[in-house]
Amino acid sequence: MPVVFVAASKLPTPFATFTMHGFLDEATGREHVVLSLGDVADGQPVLGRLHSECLTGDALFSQRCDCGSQLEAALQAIAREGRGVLLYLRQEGRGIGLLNKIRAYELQDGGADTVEANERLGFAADQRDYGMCQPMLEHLGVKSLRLMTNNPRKVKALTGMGIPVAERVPLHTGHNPHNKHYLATKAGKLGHMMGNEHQGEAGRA
Ligand SMILES: Nc1nc2c(ncn2[C@@H]2O[C@H](COP(=O)(O)OP(=O)(O)OP(=O)(O)O)[C@@H](O)[C@H]2O)c(=O)[nH]1
Ligand SMILES: [Zn+2]
Repeated sequence: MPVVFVAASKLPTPFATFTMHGFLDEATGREHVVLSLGDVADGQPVLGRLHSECLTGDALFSQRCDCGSQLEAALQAIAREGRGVLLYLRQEGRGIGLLNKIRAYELQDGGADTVEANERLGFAADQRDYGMCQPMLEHLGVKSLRLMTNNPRKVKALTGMGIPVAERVPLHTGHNPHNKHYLATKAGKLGHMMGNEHQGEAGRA
């Protein structure tokens, strides 16, 4: 897949000063970003997150989902360790785009759950593809990951691309009254692991 590295710069944040690596996915025209910290090319498993874009949760403080809180918790965990990668993947709305996500939210306001809303709009429940991660991780020299996620599909996708997941680190954070139903649907219909399956959480309750 033609994913090309374009440029890298420093990115100071409240948690750490990361290095920001910009990539262009020539197949889709999407611009992806990786934030890295420390030596991630030493061959040891790297603490990492594949974070799917959620403009509403990541930038607009939405409480309909847990994305903003997961993003912050993941960056904090990487900063605490002094080493890690966060891939910020531009596949908004599980791949259907921002405007279709708003359409889906409109249906959810009328009673549909997150999966039913996607299906009513003619989309699969989850249209994401993680193929762009392989060339980005290869560029950074990352050989294997300790992946912060509750989503077994991400573990499967990485393993399938030849990137071993040495450990899955749960990321349970950002629960609030507005996303209770949403999180329950993710666990019930999308296979997300929302229990305390593992010690060493990266997030806060
Ligand atoms: N179509 C659609 N997308 C949503 C909805 N809520 C959040 N998203 C998108 O879902 C993506 C985040 O996926 P999640 O299912 O919350 O979590 P995940 O990335 O699969 O799993 P974790 O690694 O455990 O966070 C982002 O791209 C959001 O924009 C929704 O109701 N409908
Ligand atoms: Zn979200």
